[in-house]
Amino acid sequence: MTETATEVITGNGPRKILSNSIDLKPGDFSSIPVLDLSLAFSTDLSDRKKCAETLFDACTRVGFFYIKNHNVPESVIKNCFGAAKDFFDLELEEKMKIYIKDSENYKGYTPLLGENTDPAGRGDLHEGFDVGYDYSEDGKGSKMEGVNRWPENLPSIKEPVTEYFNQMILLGKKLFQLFALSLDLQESHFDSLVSGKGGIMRLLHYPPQLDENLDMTQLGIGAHSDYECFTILAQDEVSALQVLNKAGEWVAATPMEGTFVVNVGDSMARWTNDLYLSTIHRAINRNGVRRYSVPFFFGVDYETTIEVLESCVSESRPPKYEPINAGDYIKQRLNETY
Ligand SMILES: O=C(O)CCC(=O)C(=O)O
Ligand SMILES: [Fe+2]
Repeated sequence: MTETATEVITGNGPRKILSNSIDLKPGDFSSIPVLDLSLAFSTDLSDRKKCAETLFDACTRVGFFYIKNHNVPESVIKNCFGAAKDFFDLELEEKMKIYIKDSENYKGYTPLLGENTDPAGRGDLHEGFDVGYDYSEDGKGSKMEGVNRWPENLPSIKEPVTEYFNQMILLGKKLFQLFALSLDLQESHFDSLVSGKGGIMRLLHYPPQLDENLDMTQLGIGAHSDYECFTILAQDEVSALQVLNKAGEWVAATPMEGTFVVNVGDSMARWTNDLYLSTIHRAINRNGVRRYSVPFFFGVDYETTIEVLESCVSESRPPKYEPINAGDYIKQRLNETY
């Protein structure tokens, strides 16, 4: 991918667009771009802006991208996957002691078929474990407040999961700065809105689906878009994630060593008036082995009003969305899924 930028006049005013993507339309992709985050960690603002330009291209055209050189230690990721395996190996009865529906605000365990992401589906063939910001440390004050719930017979998972959660908050804050730069905003534009309380982390386990006549209404995770601003996904080496392009083709987001997959969520689509694509995706594990993944849904603090950014509005592109409270929006979307 060339990094020479050129400026074009869009409905939203002048914009830098990578020369190799100028003729491409939203959703017109057959592969998922890879962003090198080393530029984003440069002390030189012009390097960070260069990285933001590649992010702009990825978000307007695909809505998905891989990130490499993300600075999250390999050991933290490995230990978190170890925790996921240990947790899902527990007896169902143990896991059901922290059943998500018995919790305040979606913390704990979701059994197989306990969730239905695609309204046309009959439930998702994965089990999950949800963790949020730990409100036991500084009390109440959020629409999603509620303490995390840990399996009483597996205390060893708390540390690696919490460590991964904390690393994701650091990375998520960095990405928010890159999103701001990519939208021609001050790099710090979102800083005061992203304390880290607006994050939901999930451990996921997809058992293999090898039946010849696959029931398309019961996939690992049915076709959906994510709710928060963006998702940072760690995958193991088992391929299952697919991303829908404008031609209606599913493009594989094959696991790539040393990377996370990042995708734009519906909240960011609202901020950007759909300039950034919250792209539909699904996962099907046809590999004959168990698959584990760890999505981290990162968003603004739940008291924030999400409203279309001025820079994403013009006469020909009026605001598509009413302002909305971030917490109400996320809760409504979660209520529809469970
Ligand atoms: O496990 C994956 O690859 C994708 C998970 C996902 O899309 C989600 O949890 O929203
Ligand atoms: Fe998703």
